[in-house]
Amino acid sequence: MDLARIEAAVREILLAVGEDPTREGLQETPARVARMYSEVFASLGKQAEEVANYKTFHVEERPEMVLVQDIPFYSMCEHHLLPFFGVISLAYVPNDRVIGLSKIPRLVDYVTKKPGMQERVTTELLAELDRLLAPAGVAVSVAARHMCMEMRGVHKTGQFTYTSKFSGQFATQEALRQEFLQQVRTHHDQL
Ligand SMILES: Nc1nc2c(ncn2[C@@H]2O[C@H](COP(=O)(O)OP(=O)(O)OP(=O)(O)O)[C@@H](O)[C@H]2O)c(=O)[nH]1
Ligand SMILES: [Zn+2]
Repeated sequence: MDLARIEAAVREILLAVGEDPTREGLQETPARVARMYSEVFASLGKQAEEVANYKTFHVEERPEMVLVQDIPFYSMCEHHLLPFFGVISLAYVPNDRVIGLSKIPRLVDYVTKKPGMQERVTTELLAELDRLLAPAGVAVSVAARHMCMEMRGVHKTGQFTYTSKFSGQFATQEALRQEFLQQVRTHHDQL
């Protein structure tokens, strides 16, 4: 990432909105914003494997479903570069391999640390887990608030947008999909 270029661009924006980038409070702002972008867009242009080691383990006894619930995430919408954030629940039905549990939140970080859309976060998570683990099925549920719909534009505050996507047995077996959705919903009601 070209930090110097971001700094120059932020200085331009400050001037364009009528601010004085030389006043004390703003002097370090372009450099801070550049560091902020390098953090929140950390996975831009990278493959998942460049950010973490997605080790898998062979298992004899396979559980019917592995579900990690309500993983918090923060991302930036590609339309306005404003935050959208919320929780993601991700489940899979193993074949003969499982993935280290911490790798699931790491995968969430990977797909959310770039400009995006909630739908793409949902489908990319499903595709990445399918690719890394080749499981018998994957289920993804995303609940998010979009700042571009709250602090500007339509100004609808506190609303959640829900998206989900299913592959393999979650797509073909209604009972399994319902079990996932029921678990996610019950958990939400208890929060
Ligand atoms: N489907 C989808 N739309 C999103 C997401 N984040 C932002 N948007 C929408 O992207 C759209 C961009 O629409 P435009 O009409 O080009 O932009 P705009 O004039 O700023 O739109 P308003 O937000 O309606 O003021 C808006 O409807 C946003 O609500 C997302 O994750 N998924
Ligand atoms: Zn937006």
